[in-house]
Amino acid sequence: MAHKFPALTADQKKELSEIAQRIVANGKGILAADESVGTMGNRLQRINVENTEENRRQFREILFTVDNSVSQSIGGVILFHETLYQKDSQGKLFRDILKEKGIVVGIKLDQGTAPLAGTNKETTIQGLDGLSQRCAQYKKDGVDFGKWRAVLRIDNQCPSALAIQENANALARYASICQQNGLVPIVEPEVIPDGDHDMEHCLYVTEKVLAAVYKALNDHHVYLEGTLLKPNMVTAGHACTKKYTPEQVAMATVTALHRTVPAAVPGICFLSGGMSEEDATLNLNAINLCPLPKPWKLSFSYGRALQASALAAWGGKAANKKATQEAFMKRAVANCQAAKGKYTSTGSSGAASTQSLFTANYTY
Ligand SMILES: O=P(O)(O)OC[C@@]1(O)O[C@H](CO)[C@@H](O)[C@@H]1O
Repeated sequence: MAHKFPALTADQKKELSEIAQRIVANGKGILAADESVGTMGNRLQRINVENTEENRRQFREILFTVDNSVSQSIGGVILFHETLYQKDSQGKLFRDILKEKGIVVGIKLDQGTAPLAGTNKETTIQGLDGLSQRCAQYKKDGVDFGKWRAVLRIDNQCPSALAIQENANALARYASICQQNGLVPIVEPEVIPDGDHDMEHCLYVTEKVLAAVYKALNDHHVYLEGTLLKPNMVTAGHACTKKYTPEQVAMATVTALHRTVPAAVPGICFLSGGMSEEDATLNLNAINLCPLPKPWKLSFSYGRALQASALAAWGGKAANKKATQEAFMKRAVANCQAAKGKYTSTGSSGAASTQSLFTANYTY
């Protein structure tokens, strides 16, 4: 029996659960600044900035050197490998800047999708080979959590049972390897919003996916108290003509979670998945006000919905540093309020914050 061969010692468990709780304490969430070089290229293209290492570094320097009070809203930052080893203009490593603010440093660990032959263009995620060695090195380099994103699509025959099983198993294997190396795994099974399906269909699929993920995590002896979940919110497909209120999205989302995610999981940090900044905040707020039982912290791990206004304010110009930091801080504070169910829209959000950030067939 497994209990005779414990996966983790009591000290390892304590460390993992403390890291996970720190990240989501008091309404804090995560800044997902882990865009790969290609994904960052898409973001920079929108503001006519060339995708060079220096431009990526400059934008991230502006984000990470924001006022220390950001640590009241942001508990963790996910970095891409390149960024973990980059420095600010004074020669200080980004990871040290973040740690001095009391922010936990995380790393993207998956290495992109690979096709599942015999399916309707479905994928699995690569990166398990050598993962333990990479995790061990990252831990030495100051990283305390990891992220692995699996992609599930709603379409004709999708997601298939094979795609659900394969991705759930890869997520569980990744989570187990992370924990063995002292990293809290963020488990991200994203049901992407491409398609014209309604919200009820997304609810059905999200439940199936989450149920498979938690079965696989249990099979792999993953210590749930030392994990965080990063799911999609339950929404209609981007091309669906029917529109839903934040309260309807919240009810469907918490219903899916309530049916599938054990109470031992300390925090659920949603991805923004192409929603506008403002919609991502309003939906998170409604989720936290939803009258169903919510035994976990319900917070954010946004990429686009924390950076769109900031990128637009920056426009590649150092002179716009202050405006960029203000735009970023505004979203960070708004999402922290939403994670406590205390956000009220001022109605004065800039144009960038209400713009849809959806990209069809988005490859990451
Ligand atoms: O959906 P969002 O909130 O923009 O980003 C969610 C996310 O998982 O997807 C991106 C691509 O992998 C990552 O940069 C980020 O962590």
